[in-house]
Amino acid sequence: MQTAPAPVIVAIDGPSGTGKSSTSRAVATALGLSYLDTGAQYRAITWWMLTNDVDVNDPAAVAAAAHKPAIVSGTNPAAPGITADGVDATGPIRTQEVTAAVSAVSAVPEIRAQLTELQRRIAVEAETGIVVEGRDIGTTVLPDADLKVFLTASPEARAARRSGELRGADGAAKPDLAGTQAALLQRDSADSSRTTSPLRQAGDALEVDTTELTLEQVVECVVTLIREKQQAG
Ligand SMILES: Nc1ncnc2c1ncn2[C@@H]1O[C@H](COP(=O)(O)OP(=O)(O)O)[C@@H](O)[C@H]1O
Ligand SMILES: Nc1ccn([C@@H]2O[C@H](COP(=O)(O)OP(=O)(O)O)[C@@H](O)[C@H]2O)c(=O)n1
Repeated sequence: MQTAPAPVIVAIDGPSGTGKSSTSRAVATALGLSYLDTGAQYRAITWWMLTNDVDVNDPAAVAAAAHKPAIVSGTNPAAPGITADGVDATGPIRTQEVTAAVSAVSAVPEIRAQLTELQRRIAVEAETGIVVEGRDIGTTVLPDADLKVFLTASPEARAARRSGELRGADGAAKPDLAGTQAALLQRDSADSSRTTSPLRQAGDALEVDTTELTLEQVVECVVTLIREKQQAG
């Protein structure tokens, strides 16, 4: 009788615009795994704080409210929605207002403790395995992950990718590339310099520079790495 393969845990980290979400979703879909976007969770808690008039620049106020909203993440890579206190936050978490506030909220230790616990619980419950993406998955959340990948790309490539997303559907609103790049680097800097669980490559993570790669090439690379690990283990 054939036994089911052990669940595989994959950690994908890196700065903004390196392709974490797109790669993780495609890899999870290709291998029949669950998917968790931890950035969406930090965004959802930030959105809840903004909506409920918590001063996001006051770490004590953020810490005091950390346990209040119930965050529920979808783990289907085809449609990973998210709710905060039962309200669908999937769309609102992508606004500029949330993007500008999320680094301050995510630097608060009580917020990180709350979400790290939730992320570990979700990972343990994934039957076939899970691809978890974020900033501190390989270093803090899942240090025993079967595979850790750290995605990078040049600031120019990352800003161009983000600007492409921000462009209006009619293509009329021209994105400010320099402004997008500056905001992105500022967020990287805040995420990398915080005291608790900063954005950092784990010592045993494999770095993949996606600057010159297509999304398909990155996905193929990660799928191959996972299959190699599964065959070896
Ligand atoms: N290797 C790649 N080449 C070109 N565009 C990419 C690549 N990887 C991702 N993208 C695009 O860049 C944008 C940002 O990707 P995303 O996966 O959201 O990055 P992250 O989660 O790291 O912020 C998306 O529009 C995505 O389609
Ligand atoms: N594991 C994680 C994931 C995200 N974050 C925070 O959440 C923010 C938003 O993450 P994201 O993955 O949605 O950001 P993008 O790179 O997609 O723009 C980051 O800038 C970090 O401040 C974090 O601190 N730790």
